[in-house]
Amino acid sequence: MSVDLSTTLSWTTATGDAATMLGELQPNILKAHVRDHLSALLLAFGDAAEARAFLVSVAGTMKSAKDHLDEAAAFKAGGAAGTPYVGVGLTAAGYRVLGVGNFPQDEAFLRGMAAAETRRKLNDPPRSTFDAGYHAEIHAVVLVGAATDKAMAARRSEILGSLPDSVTVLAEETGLGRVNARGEGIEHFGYVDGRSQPLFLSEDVDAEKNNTDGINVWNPAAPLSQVLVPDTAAPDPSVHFGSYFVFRKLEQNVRRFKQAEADLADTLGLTGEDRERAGAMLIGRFEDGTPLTTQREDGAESPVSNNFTYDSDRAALKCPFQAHIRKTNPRGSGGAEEPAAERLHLMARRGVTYGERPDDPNADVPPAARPSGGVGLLFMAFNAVLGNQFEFTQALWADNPGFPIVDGVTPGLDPVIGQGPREPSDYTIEWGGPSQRTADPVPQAVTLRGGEYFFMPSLAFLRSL
Ligand code: HEM
Ligand SMILES: [Mn+2]
Repeated sequence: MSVDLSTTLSWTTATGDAATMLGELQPNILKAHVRDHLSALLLAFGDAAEARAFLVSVAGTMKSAKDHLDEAAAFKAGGAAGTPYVGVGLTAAGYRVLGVGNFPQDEAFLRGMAAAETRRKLNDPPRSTFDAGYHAEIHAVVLVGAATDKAMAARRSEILGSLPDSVTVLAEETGLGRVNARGEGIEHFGYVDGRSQPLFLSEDVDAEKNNTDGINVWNPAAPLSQVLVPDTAAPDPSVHFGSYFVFRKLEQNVRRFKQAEADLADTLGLTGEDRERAGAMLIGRFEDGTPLTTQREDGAESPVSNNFTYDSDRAALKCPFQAHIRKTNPRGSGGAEEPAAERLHLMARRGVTYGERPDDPNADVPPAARPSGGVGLLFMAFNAVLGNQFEFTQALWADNPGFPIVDGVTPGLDPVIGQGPREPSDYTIEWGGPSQRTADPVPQAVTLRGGEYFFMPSLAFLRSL
């Protein structure tokens, strides 16, 4: 029986082609792998034969999605911590240097992130402004992730040790996960991140249903077709799958963003604890993850809620239309498409923060005590169609002042990730209340420092090189 991509997959009961698929798929695609310590090595190939041999040797250190799921289940049952994650992605240019012809042909993937057309589409800054390692053509990325620095560093050294002279490390990024006082992962502006995800495994949907606030209002289940693509260059594309991988180094000017939060609170006249709502109006959640559309203040139960839509907030009197999570997942309220079509733009986000800082992101300290550079997000996401997922979200949602589509309203750009000219936006003064005020544009505090599109092929493909 062929792999059914039209629905979620029950991995614990998978047999036949579905089981073969899981045994040849890279981890971290269908379910996030632990990667609090991460090294991303961006590589250029100088010699096809040596690059092929290198990839075969790296494949020998990789586990499959099935191995990862088994490890995660064993750990949950009180067993040992899992082994490190090693992931490999190739660019279209990388496939060409390797001499592989029949590789996957996504339109955005073929063009690449550095192409003028991509830059125009996404309003990206010019490549000349990128970090030094991102000026030359990138051929591959190797990700090494683990729960501890020790485990990550050991595997990273092994891989670097096997690097032939003809393979150059153009850039290396080091991810370092951060948590808040409750142990939830946060990004550098201080907000819980990574909570809302499309779920591809039936077991994960069941866990969401039984162990969180539920799935009866917002159901995160997504079909495998939204993340998996046949690996056309592999021995058997009917069972060998991969996924398109977006990598973007997004620097965060925390000082600027925290100043913008304070300025917005001042403009709206917010006082005391209610000042926290200014930042929540930019993100769509409070720092602790409490959705702004469901609550006027933080403190929602753990685990962080995700069972909500904007149906009871059609006029955006609680959560602004332009809030980051409302722009990037309108949950059926975007006004441009039927909810079923709108859901297809969601991608599997697998980012990790980078950079160290002396201050506590959640402490109440002045913006001047915040870093203005050197920290940010290694944004990573898996897609089945880059143009309909990552690129659509960035270009037609985040960068589009007219989205969501609402009569008589121009929401403005996504204040977090929007790229392009920013105009003033409207905010409600009292949560749920009628009166609104127009505030100055939030200055852009997230800057692209480099990145690329990759395909993460099946293990069977890598071994066959
Ligand atoms: C430094 C840059 C970024 C920061 C600080 C950031 C921050 C956040 C935070 C705090 C959340 C809420 C946590 C959650 O619901 O999971 C979130 C959710 C999300 N972000 Fe971002 N993000 C960044 C970049 C991006 C980019 C580049 C995209 C896509 C183009 C994106 C798409 C999303 C999506 C789709 C969600 C989930 C929305 C939902 O389902 O409700 N983010 N982000
Ligand atoms: Mn705060």
